[in-house]
Amino acid sequence: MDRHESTIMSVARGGSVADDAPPGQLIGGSWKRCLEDYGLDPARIAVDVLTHRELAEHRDHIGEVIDIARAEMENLAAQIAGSGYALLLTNAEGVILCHQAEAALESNFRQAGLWDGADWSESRQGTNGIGTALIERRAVTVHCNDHFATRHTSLSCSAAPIHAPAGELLGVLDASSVQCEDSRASQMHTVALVSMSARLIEKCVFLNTYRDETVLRFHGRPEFVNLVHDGMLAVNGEGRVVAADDSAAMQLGYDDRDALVGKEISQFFDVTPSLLAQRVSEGNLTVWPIREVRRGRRYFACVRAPGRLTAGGRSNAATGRGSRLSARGDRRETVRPTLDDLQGQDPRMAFNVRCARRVVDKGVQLMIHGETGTGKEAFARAVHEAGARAEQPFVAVNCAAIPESLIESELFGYKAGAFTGARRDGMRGKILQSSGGTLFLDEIGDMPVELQTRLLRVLEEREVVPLGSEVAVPVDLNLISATHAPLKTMLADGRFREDLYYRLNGITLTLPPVRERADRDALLRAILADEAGEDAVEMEESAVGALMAYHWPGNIREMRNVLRTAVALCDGGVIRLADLPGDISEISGLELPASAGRVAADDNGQPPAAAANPLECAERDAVMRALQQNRWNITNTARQLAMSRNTLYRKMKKHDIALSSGR
Ligand SMILES: Nc1ncnc2c1ncn2[C@@H]1O[C@H](COP(=O)(O)OP(=O)(O)OP(=O)(O)O)[C@@H](O)[C@H]1O
Repeated sequence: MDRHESTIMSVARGGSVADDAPPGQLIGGSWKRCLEDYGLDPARIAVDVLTHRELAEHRDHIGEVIDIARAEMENLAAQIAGSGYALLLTNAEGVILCHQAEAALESNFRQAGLWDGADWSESRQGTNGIGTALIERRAVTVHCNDHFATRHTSLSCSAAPIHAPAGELLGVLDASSVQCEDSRASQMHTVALVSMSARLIEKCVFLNTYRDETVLRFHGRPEFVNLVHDGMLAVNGEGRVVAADDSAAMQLGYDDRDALVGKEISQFFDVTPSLLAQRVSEGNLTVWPIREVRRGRRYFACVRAPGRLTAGGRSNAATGRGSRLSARGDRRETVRPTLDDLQGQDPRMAFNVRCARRVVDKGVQLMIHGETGTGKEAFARAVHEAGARAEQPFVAVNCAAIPESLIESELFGYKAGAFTGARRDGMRGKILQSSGGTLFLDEIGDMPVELQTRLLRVLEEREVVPLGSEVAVPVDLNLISATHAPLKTMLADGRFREDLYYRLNGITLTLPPVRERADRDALLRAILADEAGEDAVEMEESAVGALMAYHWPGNIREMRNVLRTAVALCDGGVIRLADLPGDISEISGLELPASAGRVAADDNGQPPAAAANPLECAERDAVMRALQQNRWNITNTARQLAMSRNTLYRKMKKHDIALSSGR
């Protein structure tokens, strides 16, 4: 354990720190969360990067906020030019949506993982400016050794949250440097600048959101009206406040902006709707004195007329900046894999695909079994697309990801006003949304028993009764279910209904985990090619060896994430051992034969001609090495390689390794 790690352990356990000044409460509290709540290890943190498609979705979701923020980031970047800082905008989940960095420093930031699409939530990256500001909901500085992950201790980050007009978090604006040259004290200026920019973005978002209303902007001093600290009230045509910002609430002496919303403007100021209309007609820069009703204080105000846009709002979207980005994002968008793609060169997958083709469109209920990340949803979707329902919706529901209390309404839908908090117009529910297409119920073992009864009824009667309704709606249901749990053992203790089990289980197909797939090398190449897109990316032998020897508990999903991150972070188009997460790079030192070359991503998944297959060689070496280390004890070797004894025997046979050779 290095010094940084032991400091973290000691502080999190409430102990003292040898020579260093102890971190503040904020950092200490975050370290504790990282260890106890997220189960992170400071030495084993890897940067996760989203696909271009996922990133485009996140960007779409935040809408014009990104354009507004970009305009302000350009201003701020001009102020801090030459300081070595990059500016980053994230969404409320901590995913970096866009950045501004000097061209000369771009590759440093990329290598540090400070890049579009990277997930900097605290639960993934440990204590850091972005993630910790999101959790604390306030501006923070996380300087060098304040970071939880050892790999991030050369970063210095100052971040401030950005809130939507109704108060929810929109994201974070962050200024980061990849070198800890500046002192912690100098970060006070950085965090102040970033906070100011975050406030300006909030102001523009407010003005843009309420562009169809009159906005009254006020402050106790006339020179502050129309600037970052003024209060803003959006007022509708009848003179009612429809939104207020924090500064408005604070200046008027309320703790909460909600206390202002829905009230008439005349309750707060000596202002009537007709006076507002008159001020609008005078032009929005006229500042005039107004009197507050409750305490009689004097303020100064001006109005922003309805229908005006702010700089950086929709006007920027119209410049095409957004479309250029999404065009780049679309570049690598992966086409959904077909059954043929998923089959690869693995005999078990080939069997699965053959069976699936036989039952598709025959009304046989398909159940897919497999460890997490083995591609169950991808397989279900490919089956759907291979059948007659391909043009109809494929609706996926993960029963484990929805709180138990919501599964019922999610699946069966509800009538208007069925329960407190229900949407006013009701909801159709996923079963009805999938009618005519396919409903994919993932982790069906997590479905509460009472809902299993309702699901069975839907399957038998082919109709759904939404919550709060008495009218049954017919449904053309085609169900594919999936589970990683052994449902049979759940039958025995009553956690899964036997009748439903047999109803769903027309045929069960089991997807093999990556460590047992015979085509692991081809899979690695295909995913690398997919993630690299048009870029030529190679992998060093040591990295190939480590990837082949790794046991991939997270299966294809983990493989994809690791390669995606490595592609994003690698320098000069070559993935090295250091670009891989600690768990994997530790499995280094594999001696590959001289014939083993690099793996390149420009071969569309095919091994380079005329070269011995390096991944196969690496696998053979890994097996040999483990056997030697375990003195040819099969049980211990299989355990070290995280595979079953049968798999180990199979691999030995495949690589022509006889047990007698070591004895
Ligand atoms: N044969 C394949 N080749 C390349 N990528 C694949 C393949 N199969 C699945 N994937 C990718 O692996 C990831 C995980 O797949 P998927 O979500 O289908 O797994 P899952 O078994 O349903 O996971 P979970 O058990 O967590 O629900 C996805 O990004 C998917 O696109």
